[in-house]
Amino acid sequence: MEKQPRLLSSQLLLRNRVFEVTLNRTLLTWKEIQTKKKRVSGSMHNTFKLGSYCVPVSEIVAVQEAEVDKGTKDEGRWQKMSQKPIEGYPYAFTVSYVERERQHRWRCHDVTFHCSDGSLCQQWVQRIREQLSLLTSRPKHLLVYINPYGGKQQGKLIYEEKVAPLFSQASISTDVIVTEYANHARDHLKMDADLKKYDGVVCVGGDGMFSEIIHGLISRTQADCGVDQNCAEEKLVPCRVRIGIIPAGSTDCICYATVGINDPVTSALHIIVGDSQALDVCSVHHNNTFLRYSVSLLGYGFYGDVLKDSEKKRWMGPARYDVSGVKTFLTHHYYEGTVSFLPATDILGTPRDKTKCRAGCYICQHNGQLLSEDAQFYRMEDNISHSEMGGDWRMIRGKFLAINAASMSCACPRSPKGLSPAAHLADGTTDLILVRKCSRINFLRHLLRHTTKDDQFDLNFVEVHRVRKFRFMPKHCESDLELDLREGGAGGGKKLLRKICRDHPACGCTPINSSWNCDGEVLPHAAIEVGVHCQLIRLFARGIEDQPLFEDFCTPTVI
Ligand SMILES: CCCCCCCCCCCCC/C=C/[C@@H](O)[C@H](COP(=O)(O)O)NC(=O)CCCCC
Ligand SMILES: Nc1ncnc2c1ncn2[C@@H]1O[C@H](COP(=O)(O)OP(=O)(O)O)[C@@H](O)[C@H]1O
Ligand SMILES: [Ca+2]
Repeated sequence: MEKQPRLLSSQLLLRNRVFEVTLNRTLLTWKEIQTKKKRVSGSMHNTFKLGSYCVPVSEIVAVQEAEVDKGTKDEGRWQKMSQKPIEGYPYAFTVSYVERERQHRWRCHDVTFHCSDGSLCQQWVQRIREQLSLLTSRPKHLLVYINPYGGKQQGKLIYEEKVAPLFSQASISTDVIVTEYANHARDHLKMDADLKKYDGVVCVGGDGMFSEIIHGLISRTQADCGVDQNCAEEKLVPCRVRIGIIPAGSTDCICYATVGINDPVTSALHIIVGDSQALDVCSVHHNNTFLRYSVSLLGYGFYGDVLKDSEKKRWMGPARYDVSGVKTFLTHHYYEGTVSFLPATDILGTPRDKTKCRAGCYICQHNGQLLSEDAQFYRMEDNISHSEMGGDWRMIRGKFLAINAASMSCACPRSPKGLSPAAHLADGTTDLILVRKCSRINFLRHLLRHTTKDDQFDLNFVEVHRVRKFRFMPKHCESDLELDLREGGAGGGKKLLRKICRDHPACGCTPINSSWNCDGEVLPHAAIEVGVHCQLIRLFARGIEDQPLFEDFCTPTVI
């Protein structure tokens, strides 16, 4: 077979101007070589900037031959097609590529190059397609789950109108399942889906829907590998299949904190270009029984109560959180208990850092690497558990308005910097934030600082620790015992419950315990044990990109 030269370079016409267009392994560039405008035919766009432009091949979505209005002499009539003809350049091809806009928004833009002969045009299309086929991280076949009831109930519409056309343009084939009930997606992934067929799973919905997807995928992976999820000390096996999030929920924090915006088109483009971002996952156990996984917020007290109250107001859509937020704030409940945690001592970064986790984060790479080296060491030194080797537990007893574990920043439109602005997506830790009982006005100051530049941790009733594991034990364990008895049916249950009620008479006006908000799902147990599993899953995302000044980053990049 004849070997193709690495570089393809031709003089092509773009908006009536001549450009030297070049394709190498990584870049498509076009440089104007004739600036004098030459109106040949068709409309003239004078707004296009002069100069040189380039697009990385990795950000090309698709290329196709463009159809040009052709006067067919034989038939003596004009066929209406998409591009206006240009004299001497009757052939054209269109390259669709990612263009960056403000606030991390991506859009798909087209540039059409006109050629003087058909075989040159075909050669360009073929060569760009060949380059795209070498990008092995791009998905070809995806399994899509749509929650039609999430957020403003627009999931199906968002997918059909904004996402499906882009997937088909990028030659991605899909199997789409519109869920019919809660946990439909989780159970399908866990038991039925033929995962070998897919390069990824796409979740159209909010954080709760994403939670379903990760539960299905992680449980399936552990079952396939014979790992017992009930054992809190087990090392979990990372999932092969990447997950894409098309935001169509109420908070969409996981999408916002990993992409920088909750915008369906931006997320679809991150999926198409085959981005990959590892994510830490917390496992939550209670009495050696697995309860749930969490990737963003595990919140007891304020956020647990907001969520529980908001579930009764689902009909309000995303506004339910504002109503329940105000109500919960005014109720001002505090909860007593003991928090124990294992600080992450051997790592780079602290929760009070000014630098944030961004695309290609060095801290995530460094700490992730450190943990995998540790894991190898502990495997050699078998019989020694990580907790026995890994440092000292600390214990804090008190009255708390909120206990939050943020495994990522938890940035979202309500709080663009998030609950823990310096938390990392993939460093194997979670930021444990303890908000002690304080006055309403002080708690409001703390909450409001989530929305301003002021530091929400710089208050004497707030502390934050970067941890690998933590436990919470409420002062009163009645509700948990009730749950255990109901679920486990332990013998002598009634007698035990009578004793608890005698020992801790509830006055009936204040709940003794809160519940946990676990990525937007209510977890009724109060006593939990949490461990972070470093980089257990992967998303079609790249982390939030550092944003240069707007003028400088309109792609195609001006060079
Ligand atoms: C009085 C001023 C209050 C300002 C408070 C601002 C703080 C907001 C921080 C929000 C962090 C949200 C963390 C993410 C939680 C989601 O997982 C969860 C479910 O999302 P979804 O499935 O998409 O509905 N959302 C919430 O728990 C909402 C919390 C809202 C609290 C006001
Ligand atoms: N077809 C369905 N009917 C009812 N509930 C569903 C369905 N599909 C998913 N769910 C559940 O809806 C809940 C909320 O979904 P989510 O997409 O996160 O929306 P929101 O962000 O508005 O909470 C999740 O707990 C999920 O399990
Ligand atoms: Ca983390």
